[in-house]
Amino acid sequence: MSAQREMKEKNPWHTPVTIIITVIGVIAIVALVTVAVLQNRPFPQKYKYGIVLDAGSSHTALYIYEWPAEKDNNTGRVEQTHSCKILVENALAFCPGISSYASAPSKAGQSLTECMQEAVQRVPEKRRGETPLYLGATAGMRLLNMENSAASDSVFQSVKKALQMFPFSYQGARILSGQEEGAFGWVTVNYLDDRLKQGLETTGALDLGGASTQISFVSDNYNGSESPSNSVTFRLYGNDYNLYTHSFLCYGKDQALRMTLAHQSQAGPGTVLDPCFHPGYAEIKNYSVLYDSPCVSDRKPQGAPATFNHTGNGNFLECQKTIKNIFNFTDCKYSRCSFNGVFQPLLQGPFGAFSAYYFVMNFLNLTDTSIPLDDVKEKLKRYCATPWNQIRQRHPNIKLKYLAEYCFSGTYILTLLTEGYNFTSESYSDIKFIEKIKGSDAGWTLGYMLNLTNMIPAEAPDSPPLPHAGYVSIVTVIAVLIFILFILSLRPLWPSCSKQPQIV
Ligand SMILES: Nc1nc2c(ncn2[C@@H]2O[C@H](COP(=O)(O)OP(=O)(O)OP(=O)(O)O)[C@@H](O)[C@H]2O)c(=O)[nH]1
Ligand SMILES: [Ca+2]
Repeated sequence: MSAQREMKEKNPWHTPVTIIITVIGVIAIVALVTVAVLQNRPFPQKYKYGIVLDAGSSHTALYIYEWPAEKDNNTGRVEQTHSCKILVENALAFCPGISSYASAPSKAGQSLTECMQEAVQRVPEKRRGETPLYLGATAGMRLLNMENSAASDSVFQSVKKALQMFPFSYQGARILSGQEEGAFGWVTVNYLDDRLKQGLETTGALDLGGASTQISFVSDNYNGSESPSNSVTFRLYGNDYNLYTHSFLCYGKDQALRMTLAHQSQAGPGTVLDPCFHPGYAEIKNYSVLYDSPCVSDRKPQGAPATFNHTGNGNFLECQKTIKNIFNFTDCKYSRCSFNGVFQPLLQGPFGAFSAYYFVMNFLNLTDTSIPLDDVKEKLKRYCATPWNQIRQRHPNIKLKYLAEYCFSGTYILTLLTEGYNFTSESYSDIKFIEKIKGSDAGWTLGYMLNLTNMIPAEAPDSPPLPHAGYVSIVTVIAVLIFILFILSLRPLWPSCSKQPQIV
């Protein structure tokens, strides 16, 4: 017993100095790790918001985007958190976009109220004042501006007045150029797919609206010199992109239908027997409504009756032939063209096709582009030939206007893609019909906002060399190692084996 007591007394580990050093060491490690953890702890998520109104030719929609507040300098993901479609119960015209308020402009602003009130509810109060609000108008307003610029100005006045009443940071309402519309659609698709930050091969964008259609893609053998007006250059995350883009005004699906009908009604007044509508379809339509658009107004027949009888005979091949009449394939002063004398470089890479491309192909069950193009045409041929009363019975819940037009729209899409843009049976499978990417709608609005808020930097952002977890682990390991080394450095104070008391 006395030997044991002696050993305890002589054990240097039990000296006050070593105990104090050990305690200080442990406290230092705990403090070091705590500071490292606290210093690098992610902030509790706070979000910032941005609102874009898409004033299209056929509708207006509001989108709210959200991104982590501490990362708005380029690294956070911007996502769509809410969308609101402006419903126009008593549309003053065929297309309930803001351009349809040309004759009653004050109502244009009013029409936005419901969705704007929803936006107020969706954005936290303390963020509202700093939330940018944009309105961009596309082909419907482009056409109205061409036709009647005073009416277009009045519509904008009304819209601006209405938007400024809300507690957001109003940043303006204006008409986007076709180039901007195409380019921002491309930015949206590639941003959402994470292709820009990683410098991956980009996806082309195909947007089919009601009044215009856009095609945008990067082609290696296009440097912008052949047709500068089709070129948009971007430097994003340290990569240069030379984008080809073109917007065809009047080639959205509603205006293309008008042009096709107008072409057919040249044959003679009174009746149009239309291969793009189902057999048994028959409607009395107004010439004045049909020709009420700059896309067709110059073709209005003189002395025609007020109405015509629009009847269908459902023939895909004939429909395709008829649609081809609205394209000019002969004039081209460039090395290659799509149509109407517009330059287009060789198609390249995958493509995302959205808006009406998606609505129509999704309804027709034709979004799977691994189906050979000939089979797609065969299916559409059968669909177009189906009598109108059968179609109506099969789809009692679909708006009749949409339902009546799917044969035309499907045929128009295939004609535009293959004859217009020169997609072949092989390259057709490069197209993906998409509605949303990771929860956000494909369209120009997100790209527009990212651009105006400078949310995509020209250069790749500096990122810390280590992720947060890796940093904390390394600090901890190093701290423990230092402590062990420290203990080892106290070796001279350790009891030596020879001094171990023998217990007998
Ligand atoms: N079948 C179907 N068609 C739709 C739907 N929503 C819109 N459309 C039609 O699809 C076409 C294109 O719609 P959008 O992409 O909204 O066109 P927009 O933006 O108003 O027109 P632009 O100004 O030319 O871009 C129009 O003819 C619409 O009437 C839908 O849910 N189903
Ligand atoms: Ca659109």
